[in-house]
Amino acid sequence: MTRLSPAQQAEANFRPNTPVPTPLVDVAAAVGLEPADVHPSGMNTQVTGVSLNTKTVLPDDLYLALPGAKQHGAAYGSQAIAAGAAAILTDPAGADLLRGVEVPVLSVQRPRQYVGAVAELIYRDESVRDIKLFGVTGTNGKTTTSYFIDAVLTQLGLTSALVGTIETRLGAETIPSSLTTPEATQLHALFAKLAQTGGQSGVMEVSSHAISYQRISGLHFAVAGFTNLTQDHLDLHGSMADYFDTKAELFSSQRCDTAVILTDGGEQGYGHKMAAAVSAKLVRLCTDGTDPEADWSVTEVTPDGLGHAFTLQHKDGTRIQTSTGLPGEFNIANAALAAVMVLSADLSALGITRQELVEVLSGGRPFDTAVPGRMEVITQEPAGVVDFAHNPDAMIRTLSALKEASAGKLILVFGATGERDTSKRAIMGAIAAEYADVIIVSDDDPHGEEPAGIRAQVMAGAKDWIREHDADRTLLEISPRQDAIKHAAELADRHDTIVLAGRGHETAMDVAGTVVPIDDRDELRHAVALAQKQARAR
Ligand SMILES: CC(=O)N[C@H]1[C@@H](OP(=O)(O)OP(=O)(O)OC[C@H]2O[C@@H](n3ccc(=O)[nH]c3=O)[C@H](O)[C@@H]2O)O[C@H](CO)[C@@H](O)[C@@H]1O[C@H](C)C(=O)N[C@@H](C)C(=O)N[C@H](CCC(=O)O)C(=O)O
Ligand SMILES: Nc1ncnc2c1ncn2[C@@H]1O[C@H](COP(=O)(O)OP(=O)(O)OP(=O)(O)O)[C@@H](O)[C@H]1O
Repeated sequence: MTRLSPAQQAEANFRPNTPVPTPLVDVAAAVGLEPADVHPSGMNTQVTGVSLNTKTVLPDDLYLALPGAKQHGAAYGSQAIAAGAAAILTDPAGADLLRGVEVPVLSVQRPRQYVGAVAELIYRDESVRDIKLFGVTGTNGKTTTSYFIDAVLTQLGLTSALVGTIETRLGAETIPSSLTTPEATQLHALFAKLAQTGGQSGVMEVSSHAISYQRISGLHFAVAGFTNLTQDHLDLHGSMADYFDTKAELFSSQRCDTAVILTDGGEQGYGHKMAAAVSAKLVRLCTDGTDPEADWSVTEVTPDGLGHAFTLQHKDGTRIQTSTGLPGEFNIANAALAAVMVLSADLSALGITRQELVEVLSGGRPFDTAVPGRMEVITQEPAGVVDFAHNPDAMIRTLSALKEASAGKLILVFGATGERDTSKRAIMGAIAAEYADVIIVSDDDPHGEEPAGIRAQVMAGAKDWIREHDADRTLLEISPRQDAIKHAAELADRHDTIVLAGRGHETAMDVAGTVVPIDDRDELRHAVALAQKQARAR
């Protein structure tokens, strides 16, 4: 047997243990074709898996050769066949490119619309329907809220899967993620495997890309939750209206049974608009006292360690006291959303009583769960924090929380990513200048763009703000990021707070197609230790 590449091995780990062969004629029927549309050579062909990327094709797979923004998947047909693909599904343009290949080729218009249905057919498992699936969407807070839900489900003793930006986890098996929401092919495989291994629940982040690219096609959520909507991903969506409409698709009754919407921000906020767009059963949650129609509200917020204790109050009078150990007021919202999402699911079929759930929420401290790279405290004196904030709203919330908590200066290292929403760069520069005392503009995943040009746009935003407000700030531009972090550590005294924003848990940066290893958490730890050693030596 040929050895699998690491990408193939990762794919194999999250496929059902016992694949069931599916006749190609059944696949043809699922995409609206007749048996006569299948070439005679394919009449006896069977497939046991499906992939839409040649790098993750496994032997006997169906390869979905989709037209893309950059290229046509059919151009990679020979790689798919070399990896063992038994058949290919594509569109007419792809079929032209694949003329003469040695495996049967099916052709339909717009094949992406069938990805979910085909994956569901190939990985079919009756018990998948019994899995309670939770989906979280919103600009910020998806990962944190998902980890919080996972912590509650795990404390309830459920076997659960977690899918998101950081990792895909199924029981003891974990692989790092390359996407926030994987492809529909991978999701259907994962949940079939979960069902086969006795899993009862799953929680996943649902990005707006995933909704646009139909990665959640064929999935149905018991409960879907909305955190917030602020500027991001305008490169994909073009406008906030399109971004909003895309997210709203998750809350239709076809997609979920219950939608829990965080309605913070008042009547003009996106939470209220989202609540109005819901066609599933609606549960409104408000943490800032601005929604008189809220089903659940957050009250009695008090500081508790680095985080907060608070009460969840239902309009029927039910009160549940809980807390989160993670800093930042936004983590109250994340914890409250996680709690209300689980409270809104009917877990009785899984043998879980309401009483057991309330006990976990009020006594189990599930929201103390550390989330990698989210307000992660790396050093003390100076306080060193790594946070994933990489858009304007997240930066405001993170920096304001840390400014309030810092006994000294707030020293920030950050950059903006290349080939993504360029309009947020100057805005992020201005926010940095507003909240931090020392602003070090550096690099963050430039991808194919010239890093100096990206930094210049961020610097311009920061300079404008400082000039307009005649503010006393130290503004520096330092690249590479490692040097910026070292300099931040050298500038800090023990009362100061250093925050590295934007990269969170990530361990490598894409610089013009080259993967450059860098982990902010390691860099900060070493930089602070080195600066302390140098200070002692002086
Ligand atoms: C912008 C975007 O989301 N693009 C997605 C889209 O790409 P595309 O249509 O442009 O595809 P393409 O690159 O032209 O390639 C065409 C086809 O050839 C296939 N191919 C290509 C090369 C190869 O060697 N083998 C191969 O099979 C590709 O899998 C694809 O099906 O469809 C591809 C699969 O069909 C996705 O892999 C790809 O995601 C790329 C990798 C990506 O980086 N997406 C990011 C932006 C994303 O989805 N991010 C969100 C989170 C965002 C956030 O909240 O921060 C996420 O959920 O991760
Ligand atoms: N509820 C929230 N509101 C605003 N900002 C938040 C919220 N929760 C977290 N943040 C900020 O956003 C950053 C990313 O948080 P998290 O990873 O939980 O969100 P996400 O939606 O998964 O982000 P992404 O889609 O970019 O991975 C955090 O590091 C923090 O700075």
